[in-house]
Amino acid sequence: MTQDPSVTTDHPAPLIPATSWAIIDSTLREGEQFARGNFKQGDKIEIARALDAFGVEFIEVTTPMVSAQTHADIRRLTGLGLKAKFLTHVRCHMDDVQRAVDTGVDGLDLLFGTSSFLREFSHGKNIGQIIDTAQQVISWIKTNHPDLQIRFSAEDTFRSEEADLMAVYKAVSDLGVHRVGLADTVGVATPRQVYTLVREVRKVIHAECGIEFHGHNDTGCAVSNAYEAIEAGATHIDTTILGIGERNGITPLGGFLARMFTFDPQGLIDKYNLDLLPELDRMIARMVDLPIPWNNYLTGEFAYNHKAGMHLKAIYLNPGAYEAIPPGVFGVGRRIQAASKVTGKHAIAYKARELGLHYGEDALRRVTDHIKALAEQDELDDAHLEQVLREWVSA
Ligand SMILES: CC(=O)SCCNC(=O)CCNC(=O)[C@H](O)C(C)(C)COP(=O)(O)OP(=O)(O)OC[C@H]1O[C@@H](n2cnc3c(N)ncnc32)[C@H](O)[C@@H]1OP(=O)(O)O
Ligand SMILES: O=C(O)CCC(=O)C(=O)O
Ligand SMILES: [Mg+2]
Repeated sequence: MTQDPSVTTDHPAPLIPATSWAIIDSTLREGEQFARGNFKQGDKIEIARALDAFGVEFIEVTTPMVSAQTHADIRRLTGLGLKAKFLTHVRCHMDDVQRAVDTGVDGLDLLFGTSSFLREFSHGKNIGQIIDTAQQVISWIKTNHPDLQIRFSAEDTFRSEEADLMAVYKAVSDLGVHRVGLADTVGVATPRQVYTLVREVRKVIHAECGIEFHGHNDTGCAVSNAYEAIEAGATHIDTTILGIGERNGITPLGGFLARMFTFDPQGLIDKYNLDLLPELDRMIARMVDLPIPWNNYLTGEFAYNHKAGMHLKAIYLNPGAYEAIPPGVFGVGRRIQAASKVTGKHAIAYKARELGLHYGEDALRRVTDHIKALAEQDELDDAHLEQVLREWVSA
């Protein structure tokens, strides 16, 4: 694992220790619901192996109800002997659960929509019927497959009535589920709402029951909402590589890690092989045939590009001056863009020194101003900068 010398791992007590939460990566479930997510068995194996090498704790896969092929794919994945635990995402229904239990997974992620939208337009059940079905399904799993982890999620949590949610979560917690799930299915929740609701849910469920958060990114809050969930006591966060999922996706693995790294760098370094992140992002970009966005968290082409003169002066002395997260830890490099109109004399002096050239103070000012003037006319690349520096040193 790469260790950047500028990483600071000396927090006496991390604000949010990385040991307090786990990742459920859903690239193989939510990611299959992405417009371009159509993974064949070989792709699924590659994704699962890569996630396992990275170190995610859980891998969520699509329901075996999709097709005989998907059922066979899940069995193939669970037979790989990976360290990560496999979960399959199924409707809270006996048919689905009975189909899922022979796939070799470690747990079942049950879901049932609780908002009026989903009660009316998806499955047509009221809250009493949802609780009755949950009771039947959960009791059956616990009696017949006591080793399976059970999670129950109230789909569309943030558009559901709070009293309904509390009744459902209390009932399933009393039935002994291992986790309850809060899902921001349409990406409408604000960070404060997520924080508040997680705290409320914590009060009605058993102490040993975990809380999972699944957040869509329709309003750009997927990372902050995941963070707020953890701050309020959530134990599991759903991610996908590059954030792929329905519509514009969910909390991206890289963005979530970037957020959490700032609280407990050493905890993340201990838990995950962080420098494999660029490989994961490239793998999914290749499979969905899309570029990694230029501004992607950590791995975007310009995520570590430094350009302004005031930044460059400080960056050369200590990259931490303008970087919250050292790129080397995540296997990426920084790029110093010294040849631009917003450059300054310190950056130019540094570049000159790299070339073995020495400018006095006046000459440095002149060549810097010349470079800025050139860049006002047109883009300058490093080769052009070098040429100017060599020509002007003796001028
Ligand atoms: C927000 C989310 O991402 S939720 C997860 C979404 N995941 C998926 O949809 C997995 C892939 N889906 C599929 O392959 C198919 O939709 C299947 C196999 C699950 C179901 O296929 P079909 O039987 O053809 O039904 P269809 O998809 O048209 O409709 C959904 C059905 O699920 C039912 N349903 C929805 N939620 C639930 C639930 N929690 N429990 C039980 N049934 C439910 C609906 O009532 C509807 O059944 P109905 O026709 O009896 O009313
Ligand atoms: O099961 C869950 O918690 C999440 C389901 C889902 O993908 C969603 O609600 O967006
Ligand atoms: Mg979703």
